[in-house]
Amino acid sequence: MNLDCINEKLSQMLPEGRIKHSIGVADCAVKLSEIYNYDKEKAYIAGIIHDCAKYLNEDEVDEYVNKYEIYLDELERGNIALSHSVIGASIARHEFLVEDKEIINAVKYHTTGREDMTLIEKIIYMADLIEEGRNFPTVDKLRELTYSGKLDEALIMSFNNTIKLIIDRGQLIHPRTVKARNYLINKK
Ligand SMILES: Nc1ncnc2c1ncn2[C@@H]1O[C@H](COP(=O)(O)OP(=O)(O)O)[C@@H](O)[C@H]1O
Repeated sequence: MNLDCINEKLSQMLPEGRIKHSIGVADCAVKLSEIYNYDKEKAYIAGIIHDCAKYLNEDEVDEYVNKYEIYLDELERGNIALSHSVIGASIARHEFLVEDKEIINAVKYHTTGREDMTLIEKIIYMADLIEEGRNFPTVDKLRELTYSGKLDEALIMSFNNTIKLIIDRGQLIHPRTVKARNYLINKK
């Protein structure tokens, strides 16, 4: 699917603010691809589609899960904050006709991260957090680390932030984020 078709389809799935965020992530992913030597087109596609499933309602989630035989684990079931990444990866494959496994997995793991992430998974994870429209207390530090070649440091700090936030909210932590964090700390 070419970019015009992707944008047309996305405009039917996402509100304007989320489209703006998606363009921000895609643009940031391209900049990071220059720094870290990744394919800019692939990074842009992954960035623009990463949140495509963010605004599905419960019925639509069920429809996609059945249609594409998507496996959602216990924490993802009934939690769109987590499931939209996994469902989005299937939509990328089947509806945006993305065949590239790296792009599909970058969408799939953009919320939780995972152990031993690929470069594009790291780029999309960080671009989602630091794109120009984002504004939260530690965003400038994360931008500094990410744009200065310290991608893994930025990821560890982001995983720490997320884990702390989920603990403060008294919610369940998806184990993929813990594994992603432990993996990078062990690798240091
Ligand atoms: N490891 C995790 N365990 C549980 N929930 C998580 C985890 N990681 C992220 N989340 C949830 O996902 C949300 C962030 O999802 P994200 O796709 O980045 O949303 P947005 O783009 O709207 O900020 C967090 O606010 C949190 O609710």
